[in-house]
This record gives sequence, C-alpha cells and structure tokens, in this order.
Amino acid sequence: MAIMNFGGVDEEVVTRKEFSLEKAKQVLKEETIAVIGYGVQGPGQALNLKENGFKVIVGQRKESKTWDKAVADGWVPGETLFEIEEACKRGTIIQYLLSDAAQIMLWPVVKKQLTKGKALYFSHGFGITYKERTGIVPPTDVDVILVAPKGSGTSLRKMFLEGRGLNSSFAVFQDATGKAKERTIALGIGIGSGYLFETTFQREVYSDLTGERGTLMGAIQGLLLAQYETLRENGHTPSEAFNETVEELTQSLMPLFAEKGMDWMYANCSTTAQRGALDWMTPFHDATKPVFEKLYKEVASGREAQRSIDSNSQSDYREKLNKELKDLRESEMWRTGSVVRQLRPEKN
Ligand SMILES: NC(=O)c1ccc[n+]([C@@H]2O[C@H](COP(=O)([O-])OP(=O)(O)OC[C@H]3O[C@@H](n4cnc5c(N)ncnc54)[C@H](O)[C@@H]3O)[C@@H](O)[C@H]2O)c1
Ligand SMILES: CC(C)(O)[C@@H](O)C(=O)O
Ligand SMILES: [Mg+2]
Ligand SMILES: [Mg+2]
Repeated sequence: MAIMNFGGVDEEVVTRKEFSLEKAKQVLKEETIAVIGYGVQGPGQALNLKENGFKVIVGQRKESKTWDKAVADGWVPGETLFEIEEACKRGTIIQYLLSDAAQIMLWPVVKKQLTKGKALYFSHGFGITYKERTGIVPPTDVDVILVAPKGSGTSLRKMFLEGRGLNSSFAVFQDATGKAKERTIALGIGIGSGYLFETTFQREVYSDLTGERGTLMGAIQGLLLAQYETLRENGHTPSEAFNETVEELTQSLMPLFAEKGMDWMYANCSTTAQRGALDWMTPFHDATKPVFEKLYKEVASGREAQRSIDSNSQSDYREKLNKELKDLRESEMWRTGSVVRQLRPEKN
C-alpha cells in the first residue's frame, strides 16, 4: 500500500508498483477463478484475467445470447465454459457478475457450491449491503470480497487492450481464510485495474448508486437536455443546439479537463467564457445540490435498491429497458447527435 495525498487528505492506495502482476499470479497460482455471468463486466474481467495469465472459467446460462458471445470470445464449452452451477463447483474464487437482480434469483444455486475456504467476489456492494432485500447471506467459512471497477466493463476491456487501466475500489466483508485481502488485491490487479482504493461494501454501493444516477448518467442527460431544449425553444437550430451542448463538451472541453483539470480547461477558453462560467457555476451548484442530497437519502434508505430489484426481476425487464433506451435514441437531441457523429471528418 502507498500513502498518497488527495487534495490534502492522506489515503492508502495500491498501485501496480506495490503489488505487481507477478505477485498477483503468485498469490492466485492455485486458484480457479469462475466468472459467473457474461454480460458487461463478465467479459471484461474474464478476458483480462485470462490474458494476464490466470486460470479462468466462465459460468453462464446455456441457450442464451451471452453463452454464444462467450463461445465467440474463445471460451470452450466443457473446458472453460460451463453452466452456472458447474462453474461454481469448479471455481475456488466465484466472481458473481450476474446482474444484481439475477444474483438474488441464482443465490440458492451459488450458495450450495460455497464450500469452506472459497472466495465469493462481487463488483458491487449491493447484494451484501441490502441483504434484507436480497437474501444474500454467505456462509461464515468463505471469504467475501469486492473489486468494483469505476466504469463500464466495456471500458475495462478497451483500456486493457490499450495498455491503460480503469481505477477500482476494493473491500473485504468477511475474511475466513486470513488471505482475503491478498486475494482481493491480486484479483484487482489481475482484472487490469489502474490504482485500487479501499472501501466497504456499504460505501461502495452508496457511492456507486449515487454516481450513476447523478453526474455519470442521470444528471448529465437531464442537464444536457435542459440546455438543448432552452436553445431550441429560443429558435436555435438542432445543429447549433447540439454542438453548443454536447459535441463541444465531449470532443473539445472534456478531454481538456480530463487531462489537466477544470482550471486548465477554463484557461483555454476566452476570458469572456471564463468570467461567465465562474459566475454561473454557483447557481448551477446551488440548484442541483438539493437533488443530490435527496438522491443520497433514497440510496441510503434502500428505496433505490428496492426499485431496481422490483423492476429488474420482472420477466420482461430487458424489453422495457430497451424501449426506454429507444425513446432516448429517438429523441430529437440524440437523433441530431447521430447525424453530427456521422459528419465528424475522421469518419470519412
Ligand atoms: N455493467 C458494468 O459495467 C458494471 C460496472 C461496475 C460494476 N458492475 C456490477 O457488476 C455486476 C454485473 O453487472 P453487469 O452489468 O455485467 O450485468 P448484466 O446486466 O450485463 O448481466 C450479467 C449476466 O447476467 C445474466 N443473467 C441475467 N438474468 C439472469 C437469470 N435470471 N439467470 C441467469 N443469468 C442471468 C445475463 O445473461 C448476463 O450474462 C453487477 O453487480 C453490477 O452492479 C457492473
Ligand atoms: C458503469 C457504472 C455506471 O459505473 C456501473 O456502476 C454500473 O452499474 O454499470
Ligand atoms: Mg453501478
Ligand atoms: Mg459504477
């Protein structure tokens, strides 16, 4: 662990310098890692682990699209690809990467295979933190651990292939073997994380649910749409409204603040823009802060988790989500986006 100072606060973190890939392989050399679920995180984690030299098998429902995807990715039925129960039987570390709702349904199957000394691994604190709602209560003689990549499994894989790494949090909920922390960090390094920071299952799920409902996904769409609509209602063309709201943000300004921080992005805009942004950031902050406070309370109360369990355990949940995504895709703002993307010069 290294102590790093983050904006005046010391935190212990793990980087590949303190915990090399070679060390991770040494720690896990006797382990079979069973990645259960091959949706978004499953492929990213399983393929990165395999290519980093770990022994990995995949567990997935047969006769599903994702079984076929696993086969297409090179997993071999009967050798490295199994039905969920069989993979859990063979694994010494069970990476439980079904959707959070499916984890509840399949829990009796997985629990049966959790024999003494195995590790149950999550990428979300959901199942354990909201155990009254999920019924996920592991036996006391297994390790219960977490590595949560801070981003999509698609990015985890893409960044791995580019020689980069997505940061992840890690936590130990139950250390039955005395080796839980070592196993956790080794897995975090193995899946291709950038740096790892410690958390608890509860803090992971509270921050994760807040972040994705907030700035990462929910708030960003709400904010962009509010500005797009205002411009359109005042007579601006779709092209002007979209460029001024989304395209400039993602193509020009976001890369600047990703690279060197917000003041650097501001400094690379006009003094007119800087004056206005510095004045208007406070009203935007003040208008949204109560919404974030309300959101956090909903998360901490468990109500957000229950809403997600209730909707995602319905048999037609995927169709319903797809319908809502289609509505988003077919809104004027994102139809405009599709045309703007086609017009990017690098496309031609
Ligand atoms: N999606 C991400 O990038 C991401 C990022 C960080 C953490 N996580 C966490 O990782 C875990 C996995 O998330 P995901 O988004 O990869 O999941 P997902 O929604 O893509 O589903 C994963 C798998 O679950 C299977 N599944 C769904 N219902 C099932 C059922 N009833 N029976 C058997 N299998 C079923 C699907 O076939 C799929 O292979 C979750 O705990 C999630 O919160 C996800
Ligand atoms: C990728 C996210 C949003 O960070 C993750 O938390 C998820 O649930 O998919
Ligand atoms: Mg999440
Ligand atoms: Mg997240």
